Amino acid sequence: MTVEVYYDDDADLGLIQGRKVAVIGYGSQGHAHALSLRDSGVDVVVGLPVGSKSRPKAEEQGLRVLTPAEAAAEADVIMILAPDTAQRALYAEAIAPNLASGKALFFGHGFNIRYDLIKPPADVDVAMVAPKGPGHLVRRQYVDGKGVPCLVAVEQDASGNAFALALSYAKAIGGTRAGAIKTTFKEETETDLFGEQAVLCGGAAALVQTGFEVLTEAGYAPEVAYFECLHELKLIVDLMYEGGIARMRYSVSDTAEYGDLSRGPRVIDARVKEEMRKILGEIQSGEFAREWVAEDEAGRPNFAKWRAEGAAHPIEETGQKLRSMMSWVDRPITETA
Ligand SMILES: NC(=O)C1=CN([C@@H]2O[C@H](COP(=O)(O)OP(=O)(O)OC[C@H]3O[C@@H](n4cnc5c(N)ncnc54)[C@H](OP(=O)(O)O)[C@@H]3O)[C@@H](O)[C@H]2O)C=CC1
Ligand SMILES: CC[C@](O)(C(C)=O)C(=O)O
Ligand SMILES: [Mg+2]
Ligand SMILES: [Mg+2]
Repeated sequence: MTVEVYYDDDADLGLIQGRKVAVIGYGSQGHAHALSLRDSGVDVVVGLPVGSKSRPKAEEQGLRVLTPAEAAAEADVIMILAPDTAQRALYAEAIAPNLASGKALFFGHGFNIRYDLIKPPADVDVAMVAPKGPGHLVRRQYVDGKGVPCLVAVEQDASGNAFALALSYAKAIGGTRAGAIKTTFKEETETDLFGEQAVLCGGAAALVQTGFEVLTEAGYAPEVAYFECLHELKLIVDLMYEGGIARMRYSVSDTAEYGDLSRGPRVIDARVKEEMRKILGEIQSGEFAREWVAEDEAGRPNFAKWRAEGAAHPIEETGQKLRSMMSWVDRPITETA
């Protein structure tokens, strides 16, 4: 299946420059979108609750900050970049009462639309501009004159112009410099959840922790196990990132490559693949979304317990000690104003 990819020349920046945009939330994605929209000549206002810790930061960076309801009332394009679990109540309380015919509701991830947690009225455009990278990278790339590729989708085209407007927004945050891929809310949501659960976050973290456990339980030094199972992963992933798995295999020794080819499929075997299919099934059926919403509504008891267990894993203590010996590694996440 071929995908449609759009670049700067396919997008008309004037469309979004002719609208007033409210960016609701000023976290990882929100700060990147708001600052880059402003620098692209768009009239932008940030919406944050009165007690939000990000209010002073957004104001220091020269942005006008209102409450979410005030920002939604002023704007005709409303981009929701609050946490996924906060969006349903935020929409009901602050955004729905301020939506009028002809306005556009934008998202950075399709979760709340895909799982019917938010049901916008029929007379507004509903679209998504989802950068395929963390917000701090989105902003840094924009400032450097480059961009992070993004996914663009339209769920509801009330105006008949929703896709062009979404492409225009993507251009304003640097997305079409790298390429904007047309998708659907369903595809973006399901693949994003699957990727972060099975491979990028869940799969990778469990693989690293388990490898570390096997080595240390067999009596090897935790420091050596840390280097082998976590630290060097970045070097290997960087090679894959630059030139695919083939580039990584070209760069490592023949011994490593033979071990990779002969042993890798024993680690990630048919049972693991079957479990991945199960995880995808839970995403597709809505089971994961229902579980996560219920967990959030219950005050996140399991989330807190699992987070604490993860933080107490011996690999964290070893890592902290080793990273303090490598001044270039333990960098805080910084924002580019
Ligand atoms: N993190 C990422 O790089 C990516 C995120 N996304 C999507 O982007 C969206 C935002 O995620 P992310 O940037 O990680 O979120 P963050 O947690 O980094 O930031 C959320 C922001 O929303 C604010 N906020 C919290 N509650 C409310 C509320 N009720 N009303 C208004 N604002 C509120 C927070 O305020 P305060 O500052 O006070 O905490 C914060 O500024 C999500 O849909 C996510 O799935 C998509 C691609 C990548
Ligand atoms: C991989 C995690 C992510 O999906 C992302 C940065 O794209 C997220 O939800 O944060
Ligand atoms: Mg993602
Ligand atoms: Mg995600």
